[in-house]
Amino acid sequence: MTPPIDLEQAQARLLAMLRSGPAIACPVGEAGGRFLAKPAIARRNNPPKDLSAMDGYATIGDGPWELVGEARAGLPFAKALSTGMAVRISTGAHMPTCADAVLIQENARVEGDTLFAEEAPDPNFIRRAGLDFEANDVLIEPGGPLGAAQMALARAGGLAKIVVHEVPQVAVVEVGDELCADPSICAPTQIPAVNGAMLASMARGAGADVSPHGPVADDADALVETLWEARDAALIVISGGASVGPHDLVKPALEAAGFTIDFWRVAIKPGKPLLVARRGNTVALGLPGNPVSSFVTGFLFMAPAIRKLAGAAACLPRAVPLPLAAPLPAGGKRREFLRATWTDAGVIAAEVQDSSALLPLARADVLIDRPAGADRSDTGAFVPCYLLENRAYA
Ligand SMILES: Nc1nc2c(c(=O)[nH]1)N[C@H]1C(S)=C(S)[C@@H](COP(=O)(O)OP(=O)(O)OC[C@H]3O[C@@H](n4cnc5c(N)ncnc54)[C@H](O)[C@@H]3O)O[C@H]1N2
Ligand code: MOO
Repeated sequence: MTPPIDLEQAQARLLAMLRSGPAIACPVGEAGGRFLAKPAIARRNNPPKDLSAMDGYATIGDGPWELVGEARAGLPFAKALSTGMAVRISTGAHMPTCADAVLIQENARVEGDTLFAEEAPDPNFIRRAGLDFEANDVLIEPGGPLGAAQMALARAGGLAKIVVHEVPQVAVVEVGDELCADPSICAPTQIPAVNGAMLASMARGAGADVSPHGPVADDADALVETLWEARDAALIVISGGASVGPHDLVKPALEAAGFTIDFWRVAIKPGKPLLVARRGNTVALGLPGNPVSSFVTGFLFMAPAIRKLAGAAACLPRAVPLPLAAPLPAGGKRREFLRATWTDAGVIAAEVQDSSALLPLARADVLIDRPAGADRSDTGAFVPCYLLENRAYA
């Protein structure tokens, strides 16, 4: 048996096997979660003209001024201002020609048609044309994501459509005789199937169109049949049966279905028996069946693989250093990804780190990346952490 390979090496090998899908033009509002295949290039300046940043009065020179009209967003004041003139102006309205400052209405006093300033009008309340970007600027690079802010940016740039990669088709297969599809009617010899739903959700979050399969019995023929059903997927994710037991059939079934194993086993805990295989343009990713092992390898391998297929420039998760709110014992023989909560005082590793334990996983905010053979770490020491979904909220 060859020794497990390093995490970074394994991730690089997997990503190198995958190509992003074809490019298609898509309405900006429907392209959320996708990645750009071509740069999004601005067709207009933003703002298009000098605009008022505040509600008040557009002025020229020193006051008092005579009020000669109004400029509203979408309805500019048509004439130029000359000395001694001002117009009522709304946030977002074009500055009238020759106006050089905005007097906010809180600092203004109006008597009849005459405007007086209690504090001087401020030129900084003019939002200059092109402040944000100019026509022909690259707004989003190829490989960049289209989230809510990028949708707003693209539309502000005058783009109704953008060119994105097609959504990758991903099959998620869970394997095990003991798995019951309906958790509410489990026989005593069964357990609820949890990994399929969990991985499908993670895969969708990473940008995939998911077809779920199984639970499939621990039977090589049944698994080969499922691999056939999933043949159109760019990535087939299989959870369970990746280890060395007599019923761990994923490796032989993949070989029987014409896949070639690229590597098996990675030096991480949980997640060691991870397996990667390929047949033509289809890549199979075998994840260990323990639910936490499936989650961690889903996070470290499946989601990056889907991002690569979806055309993302940044595929791998990024660790951030966070302080420990409680000490960590010395690291073990394998690099470990500890489930931990993130409090105001720092991160605290869960007491139970068993790869079947879902409660600490579901309560975890971060995974602490703990190197093999690490010395004991004291409270306050910074450790690399991967933020889990939705942890921007407190
Ligand atoms: N002799 C050895 N035994 C094991 C080794 C080893 O190196 N030598 N590795 C261990 C490690 S580490 C892991 S991780 C597991 C991975 O095993 P498999 O990928 O073959 O997974 P299974 O045996 O099918 O299942 C493991 C465990 O998880 C439960 N499970 C599986 N799928 C699901 C699912 N979809 N939903 C809920 N629970 C699931 C299953 O019932 C088992 O309890 O192997 C160790 N053994
Ligand atoms: O590697 Mo296993 O995934 O430790 O439980």
